[in-house]
Amino acid sequence: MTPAEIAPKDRLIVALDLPSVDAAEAMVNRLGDSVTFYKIGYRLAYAGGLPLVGKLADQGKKVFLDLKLHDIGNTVAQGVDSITRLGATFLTVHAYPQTMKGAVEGRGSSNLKILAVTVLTSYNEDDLHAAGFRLGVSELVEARAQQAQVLGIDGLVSSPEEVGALRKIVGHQMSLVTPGIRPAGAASGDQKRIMTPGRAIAAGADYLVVGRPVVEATDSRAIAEAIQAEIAQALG
Ligand SMILES: O=C(O)c1cc(=O)[nH]c(=O)n1[C@@H]1O[C@H](COP(=O)(O)O)[C@@H](O)[C@H]1O
Repeated sequence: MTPAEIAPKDRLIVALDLPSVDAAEAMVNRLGDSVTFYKIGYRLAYAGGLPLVGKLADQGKKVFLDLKLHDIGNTVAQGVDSITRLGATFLTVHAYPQTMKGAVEGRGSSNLKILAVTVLTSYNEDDLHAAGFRLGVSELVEARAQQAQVLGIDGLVSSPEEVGALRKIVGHQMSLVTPGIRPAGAASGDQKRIMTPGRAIAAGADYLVVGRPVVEATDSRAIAEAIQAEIAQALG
């Protein structure tokens, strides 16, 4: 499927950043058939959530397993090989060359797609400098995208602010996945590089990852559907 063929509702990935499998399953039930794509990250994965990957896949949902792996290449390759059997669609690794190379090796010819996290959306220039980087946010995101492309990575995670530049670098061969999404008026929390759903799609993002604005809402389904409507409108 080319990015242009992805239906608007399938472009919303809801982050199940919830404390237990029971809470996550209750959220999935509440969202019902409105949401087709879920993300399982640290909080749920380390609270017994890994078997939920296969369970959701069996229900016809897609799962983005956000483990943000980063280790020596051999360990990453072996870990990713194990993960290929869980039933996830996407898996994140940090965008370091050895890590990305190991992930591509571990993925092999399986259906799992590897997403490289370029620069976290909670980072700005000051945070990068404090972490010892000399490059600014856009330079580092773009350098990592080029390396990811050469290494055979399937997609990139960045803020929507970088999507326009990334599309010029990687074309439509790689999926561009953007967290840091905030509907107008929503609290930004710890996110620093943010955009509304409509603007992120207009900038060229393929998928939007949204956590707190949906899972902490009184009516999660209504918020998810409003985001999907904004996505559809931006696609025209
Ligand atoms: O890899 C990610 O999904 C990710 C990368 C990034 O740069 N920023 C980022 O926020 N995320 C994840 O996206 C989700 C965003 O959640 P909210 O800020 O609650 O919408 C969280 O689960 C983060 O772990």
